Amino acid sequence: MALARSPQLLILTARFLLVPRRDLAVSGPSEPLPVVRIPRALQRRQEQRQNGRRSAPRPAIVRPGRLLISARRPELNQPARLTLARWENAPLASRGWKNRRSRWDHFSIERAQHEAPALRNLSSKSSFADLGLEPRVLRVLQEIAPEVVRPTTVQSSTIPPLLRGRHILCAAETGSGKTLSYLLPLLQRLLGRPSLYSGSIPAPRGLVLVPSRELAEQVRAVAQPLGSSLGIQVRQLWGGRGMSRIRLQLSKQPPADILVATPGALWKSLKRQLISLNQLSFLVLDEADTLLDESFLEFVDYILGKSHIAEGPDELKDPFNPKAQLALVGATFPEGVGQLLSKVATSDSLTTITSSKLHCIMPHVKQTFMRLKGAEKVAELVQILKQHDRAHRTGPSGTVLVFCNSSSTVNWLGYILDDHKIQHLRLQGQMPASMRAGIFQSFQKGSEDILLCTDIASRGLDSTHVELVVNYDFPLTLQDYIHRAGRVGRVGSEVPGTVISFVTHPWDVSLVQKIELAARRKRSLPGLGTSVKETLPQLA
Ligand SMILES: Nc1ncnc2c1ncn2[C@@H]1O[C@H](COP(=O)(O)OP(=O)(O)OP(=O)(O)O)[C@@H](O)[C@H]1O
Repeated sequence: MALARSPQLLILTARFLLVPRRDLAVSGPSEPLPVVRIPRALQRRQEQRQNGRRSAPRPAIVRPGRLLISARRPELNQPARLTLARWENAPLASRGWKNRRSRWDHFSIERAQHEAPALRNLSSKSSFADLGLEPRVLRVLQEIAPEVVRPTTVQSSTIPPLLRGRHILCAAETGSGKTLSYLLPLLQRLLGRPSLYSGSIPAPRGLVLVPSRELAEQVRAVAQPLGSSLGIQVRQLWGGRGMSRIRLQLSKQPPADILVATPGALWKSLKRQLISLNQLSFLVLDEADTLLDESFLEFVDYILGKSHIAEGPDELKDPFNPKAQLALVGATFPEGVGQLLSKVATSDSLTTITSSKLHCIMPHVKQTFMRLKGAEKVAELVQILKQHDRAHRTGPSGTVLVFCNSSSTVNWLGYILDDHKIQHLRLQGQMPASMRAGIFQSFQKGSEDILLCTDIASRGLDSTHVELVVNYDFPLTLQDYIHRAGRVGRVGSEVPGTVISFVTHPWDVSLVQKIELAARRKRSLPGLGTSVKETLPQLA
């Protein structure tokens, strides 16, 4: 065997072995040996095998100290103090996960800090009063939301320019307090200008557009108590139950000063002239990237066309000719949003604000990735939920969100959980509107511990007691991953958050590898660029 170490010797060995015995016996020394050609690929494989044998097995690197990545194979761990440079090729824990043999492999991105990055500002000296809010708005905020004492980073950066009448594009991580950052300036703006309107159809002065009914309900629930203490009426408008329901919502008295609406319902109302946007002085697009994507773009385009957007802060001053100030907020923004915006606002009237943690892996949430076969997911989920249930019985614990990619999976999985006597709620887009109404609110109030849902629950919905997000189906895009994971670890969260993702398909693996690489490099996720001009103060 020692003879076969190099390709030349290999050829000789092969020549010797492949020559028939009979020929060897009769052939004299003058006769040439028969030539056996060994394919180059076989030679190369042999070389590789020998090189592999020669190199010593890699020692397991078990370094002391906190870890950023902890993998099943400890040699792939990455200590928290180490950051991979942009050009460095990382030994990924998810490498080879497209191969079926990698099943049951797993790794975690560990929690690097306990508090949400947006909370760091809370320890600073700045207060809501410093941001330019009026004493009556501050008083109401204190009465209605006593837990909101100091502004978060995004609130500190967004409120002052909004109060100065600038259009805003605000991109900041999930759960960082974006809702109050536009609601407080909106309330203050309406306080400063009483309605001069005397028309027959409702004409709200403030409009908040959101992509789902659940989010409309949530934003209304935050705005209404603040508004009613200031004499401002907040109403919601969403569809799904026919025109008669829309008419009923619009006919409520007194009419809305601020309307929180979904695009489809508002579009229908505008087409039928049940509502007018002539008096609009503040327009918010919450979860703006969803509102500007193809499914809503036609409605939103129409609504923007009907709203008279001001060219700049000067145009906002005339009470007899109301023009609207524009605020777009979201936790993810696609490339090209700036071009879209240029249709409605000039670039010098727009302030773009983005957080330094935008599109980054949340450093305060543990994120585990498990490579499983499709058929193994149910058993794993049931085990996780039972474990959670046991923990819940023995002590205080939070709630669980389980995300699936389709409504049918939510229903199917629901029946399986029923069989295992695991109590839960279900929320998916194909439910009749009457069934869907109120489900997320009852989950928020804690009537059930587990919510099985599709991505309709991933955008903007706030629950401070969600402790665990399970991606039963891996999300189809990195944006969806960010939004789903953003249901835990929110400002004001009562429990530390964890995300567990089941990884099954090769396309899931491609996304996981991007997430792992971004985590190891401590950089933002790739392909989610934004037209950033001004960044929030860099956090230490
Ligand atoms: N200044 C503050 N101090 C303490 N808690 C706050 C403050 N501002 C907001 N919160 C709380 O933080 C939580 C998240 O806020 P909010 O829903 O506005 O986040 P968001 O940035 O809009 O999230 P998403 O991107 O998911 O829509 C809410 O429960 C809210 O009450």
